[in-house]
Amino acid sequence: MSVHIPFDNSFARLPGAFFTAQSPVAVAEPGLIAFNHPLAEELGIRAASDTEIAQVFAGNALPEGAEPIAQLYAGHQFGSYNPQLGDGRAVLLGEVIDTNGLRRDIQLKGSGPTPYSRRGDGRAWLGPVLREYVVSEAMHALGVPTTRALAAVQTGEPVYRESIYPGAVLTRVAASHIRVGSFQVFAHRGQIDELRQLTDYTIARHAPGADGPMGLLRHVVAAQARLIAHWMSLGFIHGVMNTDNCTISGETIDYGPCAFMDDYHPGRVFSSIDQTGRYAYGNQPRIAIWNMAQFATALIQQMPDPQAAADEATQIVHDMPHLIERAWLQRFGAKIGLAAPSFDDVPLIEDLLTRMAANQADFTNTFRALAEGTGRDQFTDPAAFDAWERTWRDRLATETAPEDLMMRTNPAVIARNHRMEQMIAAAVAGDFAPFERLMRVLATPFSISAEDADLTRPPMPSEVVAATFCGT
Ligand SMILES: Nc1ncnc2c1ncn2[C@@H]1O[C@H](COP(=O)(O)OP(=O)(O)OP(=O)(O)O)[C@@H](O)[C@H]1O
Ligand SMILES: [Mg+2]
Repeated sequence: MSVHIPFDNSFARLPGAFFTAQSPVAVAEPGLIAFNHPLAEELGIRAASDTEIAQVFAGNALPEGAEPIAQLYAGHQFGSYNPQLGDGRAVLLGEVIDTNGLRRDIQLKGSGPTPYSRRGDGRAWLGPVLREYVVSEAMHALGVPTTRALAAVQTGEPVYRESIYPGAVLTRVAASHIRVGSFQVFAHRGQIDELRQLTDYTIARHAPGADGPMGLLRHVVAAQARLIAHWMSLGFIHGVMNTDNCTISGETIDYGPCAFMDDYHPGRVFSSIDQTGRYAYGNQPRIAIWNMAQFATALIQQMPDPQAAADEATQIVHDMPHLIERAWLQRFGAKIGLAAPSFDDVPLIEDLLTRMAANQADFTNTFRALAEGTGRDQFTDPAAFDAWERTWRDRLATETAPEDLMMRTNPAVIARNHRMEQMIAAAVAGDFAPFERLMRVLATPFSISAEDADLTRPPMPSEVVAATFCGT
């Protein structure tokens, strides 16, 4: 085998209650679509030919040292508790210690059925695999904590969804795949020993030095608060913020029906399955807090004095809105050129957002235009911008280099949903050029060349994507 992965597995050392040993199921005809060479290097992976890479990351050949497992978890999906989910179409090959000394999971997604598949086929099709590949790497380039994409491979097999599609497997790299739902499953079953073991393992891996379960809670609440504010500042809508899609590491995970907003509206929803708007753009902070409340509820089951623990956990979760507001203010302050925004600046930011919503102003392009002095062009009623701009310019007078700050924090280009749909349609027809192009342009989102400027354009009426299907 000439794909060498320096595995150093730890999760597979835990008791069997946490997972089931499960090999990936071989596919008919592995064909490499993409391999992330810089990430492979960071992970210490040595690979020879594309054929061998395709074999390994399709699940047809197991690299030495891999101990493939499907991880168990539960979760609240759209608010309702589902007692058993788990990796129904994924296997964790193992972990490596990367060149920065960080432990990273290497997981295949779409690698065949597992004991947790329920009625699913264990597979993924090309569209969602490419969406996750492009958006997760784009988020990384934007500086957002996220799982990464190491490889995408075609399977040569059909996948049956609303229609018949080409199958594919994504290789995902994560700080870990431990989710809020990983804790919930043991808390709900009353398996307190396992809950304790998982808590200890997670503290050692993600929050060394944290003082017990409540220390872990505090750590994760802070990480999720920063993450949500970062999403908000980019107009990112995750789309399926179930507790099983909420990581303990604070990385964004599961790019199913996600999308970046075009014209700003706080109620924007893309996911075809989010019928009530539970996971709308503007609800994301509230949902993150709700998810942390579920995490707290699971954690306190193991505490010797549950009442005292409940009081402490409540306090920690009640602090989260303030943490999000502070992180939000820092991010949105920077977006309008304020290096050290104070809460007195919140009305200025909110006034801009209100005017943007009333004017169907494009989220990404409006903020970028502030730095370039062309903000009013983004408004259907430019006078609405002019009125705001006067107050803003007054406030900017004391800032030293607001344009630089805005150019560094307001991306020129994001993974627009209509471009993603066009890219997927082309790939299904065998043309991967749009995928390659998006990958190249989104790798440096804070600059754009003239020949790629079409990628900054909002969708024309005929290109608007009304709903993004989860595509599982
Ligand atoms: N095609 C499928 N076959 C079997 N199980 C599936 C399939 N699609 C989704 N599932 C399972 O349904 C549950 C919820 O799916 P969800 O879309 O949140 O996760 P996912 O996209 O498969 O994976 P992840 O959260 O790891 O990115 C998970 O337990 C998942 O493994
Ligand atoms: Mg999921």
